[in-house]
Amino acid sequence: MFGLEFDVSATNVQVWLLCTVAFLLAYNYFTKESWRKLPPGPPAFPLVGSLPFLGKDIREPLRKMSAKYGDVFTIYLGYRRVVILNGYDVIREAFAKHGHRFSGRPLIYMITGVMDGYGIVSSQGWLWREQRRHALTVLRDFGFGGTLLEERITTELRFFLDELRNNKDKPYNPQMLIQMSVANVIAALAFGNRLHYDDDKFVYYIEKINKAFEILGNSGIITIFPFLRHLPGDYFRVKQLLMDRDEMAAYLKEIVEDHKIAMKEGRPIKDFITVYLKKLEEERNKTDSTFSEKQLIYITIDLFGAGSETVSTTLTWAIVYMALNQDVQQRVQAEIDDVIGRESVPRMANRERMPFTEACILEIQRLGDVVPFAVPHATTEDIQFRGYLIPRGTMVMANLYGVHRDPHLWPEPEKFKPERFLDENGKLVRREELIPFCLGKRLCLGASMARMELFLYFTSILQRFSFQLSPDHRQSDLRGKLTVTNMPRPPCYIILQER
Ligand code: HEM
Repeated sequence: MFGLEFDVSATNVQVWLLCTVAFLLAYNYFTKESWRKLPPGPPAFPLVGSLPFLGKDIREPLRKMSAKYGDVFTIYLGYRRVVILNGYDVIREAFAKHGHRFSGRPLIYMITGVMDGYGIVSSQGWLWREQRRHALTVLRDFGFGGTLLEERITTELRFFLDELRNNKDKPYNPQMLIQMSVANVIAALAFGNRLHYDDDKFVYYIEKINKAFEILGNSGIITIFPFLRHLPGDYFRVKQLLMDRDEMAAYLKEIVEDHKIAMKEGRPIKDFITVYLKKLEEERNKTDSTFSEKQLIYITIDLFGAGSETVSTTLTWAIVYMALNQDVQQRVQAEIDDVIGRESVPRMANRERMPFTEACILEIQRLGDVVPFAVPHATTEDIQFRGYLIPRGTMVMANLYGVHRDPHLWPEPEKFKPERFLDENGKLVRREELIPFCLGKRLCLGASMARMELFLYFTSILQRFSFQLSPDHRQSDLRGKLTVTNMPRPPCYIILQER
């Protein structure tokens, strides 16, 4: 029928055999070829992969590897393949030009597992896209980068400056106060009110966030051997992390329940939780909705986690650099006195006329390098990139540290030189190569809020106070201690004097 009968003669069997062998050879060639086309990198040993080449602090080893293997190279964390992107152009090309293809998160227990794939930082695919878009729209409505948020920050700053005043003229480490104050800005945004600095519950949860960052920052071994988390006991503190997550979720659930009651009673609260609950109600009958109460709670955890530690660590670096560079501190104060004066409250509108202050903040962000490898990404499909094949699901890390210390971009990169961001007329030059918030589809959700907080806190502190390192304090190491973020170490003790 239709002339398609098969004649099983000896010749046909030979042809079949030949075709099979040719297919196997081609398959072998192409699969080998794809492996050959993976970005190069150091040798990988069984079980441990490239670990022997990395050491405890991976910043410098990775920079040296990029000098040897180029801008795109591969390392192995145990059996897990990780592609490292180095240099501004490469990171821009990957995350901006091929944005979606590099926008996944790796299926690593400590990244996607701990948050069950919920929230924004750890989620991916449609859930991530929809939730990120919604969160951004709501936060913009609340004045992200606008006056409403500015009002909230300014209100919080009054409490903050009073507390600083209470601690003047003696050795004082402001790190915890800064963190609580910055967390209060998120609290005002997320659930409509601030908490007192001496509220035990507040201190308790801030300490939990810090502990979570520390555990996550030291979780390399669980990334490589995830099964170790099931061992009896809790040597790697993963069980502790999950307990803390659940405790925080239960606390936020109580707040969500209070909001539901307030909504039923018609009491207006303009905050993230209320807007989300309204959206949840609208989506109730949709079968494919990504909106849920769990998602709301996990996003709120993300906002606190991602939004308080990063800003407060940057501000702590600001304190360190200003204490170490008294001449720069005085120049910033002179600009503040000139543009804002001693009595008026600093405003974002002042920023345009304060290029030196702004240049200092940018230089602090460059050197403090608070999130030096961003959050790991993953490829969402096989990608041909710069002549290499990066298979789908590969973990990809952007070496922001390498960009911020690249001597071709920043001559004498280890030196604190705000002038890099000024032209010969003293006008501010924004350099696109400064990427503390990373870039592309996963660009930090809170970048505009962070910029506003950095400016308002920085100018408010320096308007009111001068400070220097406490005499018995040595800030000998400006590299910081790297967990998930890069913290000044040892903790910085200063003496504040009211101006
Ligand atoms: C100076 C302060 C901050 C720095 C340096 C910073 C830096 C970063 C970086 C490097 C990432 C990873 C981007 C990537 O995966 O490529 C990130 C993600 C994120 N940040 Fe920030 N951040 C800061 C402040 C904030 C604030 C104030 C908020 C919220 C209120 C926030 C919320 C987030 C969220 C939700 C993500 C995940 C975005 C996503 O996965 O789509 N961050 N941030």
